[in-house]
Amino acid sequence: MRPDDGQGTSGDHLAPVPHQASTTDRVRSLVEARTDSTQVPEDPRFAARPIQVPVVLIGPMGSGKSTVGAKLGDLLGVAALDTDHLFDEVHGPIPAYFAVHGEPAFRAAESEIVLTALSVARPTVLSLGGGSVISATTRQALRQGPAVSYLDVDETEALARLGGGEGRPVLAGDPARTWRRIRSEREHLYREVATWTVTTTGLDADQVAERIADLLAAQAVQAPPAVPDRQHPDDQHPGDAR
Ligand SMILES: Nc1ncnc2c1ncn2[C@@H]1O[C@H](COP(=O)(O)OP(=O)(O)O)[C@@H](O)[C@H]1O
Ligand SMILES: O=C(O)C1=C[C@@H](OP(=O)(O)O)[C@@H](O)[C@H](O)C1
Ligand SMILES: [Mg+2]
Repeated sequence: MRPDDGQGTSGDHLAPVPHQASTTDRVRSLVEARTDSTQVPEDPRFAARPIQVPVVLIGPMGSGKSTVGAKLGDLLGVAALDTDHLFDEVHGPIPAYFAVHGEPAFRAAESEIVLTALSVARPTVLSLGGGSVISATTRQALRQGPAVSYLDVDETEALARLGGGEGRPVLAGDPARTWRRIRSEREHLYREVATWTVTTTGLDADQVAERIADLLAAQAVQAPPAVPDRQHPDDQHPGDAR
């Protein structure tokens, strides 16, 4: 089941508002525009057997979801979307939104974006914000089809990657202490929805993307390989039955 099938999240049942598309519609338009074209996968395994389900990256801030997602999209030959980037395009910068509307409003808007992005027809790579899994509705959608990679990272490396935590309002104050607390509060949620866990500590982003590609290639989340004709007519030998 797709997340907007009966989840009441699509907004499609609402009467259209003249000259003002709902945020759901705006997100859907952005996502559809980005998934409109096809690209050749850098990894030939996905040319023979294209990916059939959304590939979702979850994990704490600094685990590399945004960076790895873009690389993985190129490997698989599908669009890479980042729900934080979609948020920014629809609602403006996350820190300003937090300051004006608060975290609960951010979480509601974030969940709407994730569900909308998951509901588009074409498979994509979707990098979520680290707190997306707080939403039970989002977790339910993540359990219904996507291949979900939990990118794990140790604290020292995450903090080195994140620097002072600029642009991430939940880290304001004491980034190290806050990152540790948030990670321990959410770890069971990541594990609850993960198809698999990829430990990223000590790996660069290319290596993480390749590891996920290996996992995807080994799972039944791709189209079956094209079955060649048992015998092409041009290859027929004299005397073969036709
Ligand atoms: N595997 C990695 N190794 C080293 N640095 C990384 C890795 N993945 C991401 N980074 C860097 O860490 C920072 C945060 O990465 P980002 O992709 O934004 O993480 P997330 O989206 O999970 O918060 C960026 O500067 C990025 O270049
Ligand atoms: O963990 C969180 O609560 C957040 C993570 C951020 O995304 P990244 O995980 O991509 O940094 C972004 O969604 C927002 O600042 C809140
Ligand atoms: Mg990110």
